[in-house]
Amino acid sequence: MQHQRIALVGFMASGKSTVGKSLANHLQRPFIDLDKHIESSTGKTIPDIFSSLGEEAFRQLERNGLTNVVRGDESIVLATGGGVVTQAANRDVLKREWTCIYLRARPETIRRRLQQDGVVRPLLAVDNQTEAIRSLMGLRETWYNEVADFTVDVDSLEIPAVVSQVIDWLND
Ligand SMILES: Nc1ncnc2c1ncn2[C@@H]1O[C@H](COP(=O)(O)OP(=O)(O)O)[C@@H](O)[C@H]1O
Ligand SMILES: O=C(O)C1=C[C@@H](OP(=O)(O)O)[C@@H](O)[C@H](O)C1
Ligand SMILES: [Mg+2]
Repeated sequence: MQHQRIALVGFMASGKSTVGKSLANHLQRPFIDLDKHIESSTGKTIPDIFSSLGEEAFRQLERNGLTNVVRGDESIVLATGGGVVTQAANRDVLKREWTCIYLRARPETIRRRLQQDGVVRPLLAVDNQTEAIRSLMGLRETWYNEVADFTVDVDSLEIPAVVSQVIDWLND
């Protein structure tokens, strides 16, 4: 398998953190969640960073995190945050240095999963969540496609099925 650096990309709540962890287990590789990496390096939660420092500061931490998270030719699985593709510099790094797996989910799937999930996404903690999902997804979809080496439609797949599609593709 050639794919040393594997990154999961996709919209918030598409399953990057969950699938990434399981995929890393299957591949017996280290797993890093970029959001968790930022939280442990700053000692703040993601919502704290957004509320006390602002989104721009978070994007800076995210950019630094993406470039510093791996050294050399270490094999790794990385779960990115859904907004990583909003920065052109990140898209360049992802295209150049990472095999990117895009977990593609429809807005209804995102909404359903957000309701079941305890993790707060500051950009979706708004009055009209449906509209926020649609507009952000509209903005970002092209960027996910731009960096993707392989896309999985996750709407009707359970987590193990998503993982197994990715593994099949990696082994192809
Ligand atoms: N394929 C799936 N089927 C059902 N629930 C899922 C699936 N993938 C993820 N989830 C659930 O959706 C929520 C968001 O997943 P998460 O991995 O945190 O997404 P992301 O990191 O992309 O924001 C979690 O509660 C997770 O258990
Ligand atoms: O899409 C985004 O802009 C964000 C996604 C989140 O990660 P998940 O995609 O893992 O929810 C987290 O990085 C932050 O709340 C911002
Ligand atoms: Mg996540």
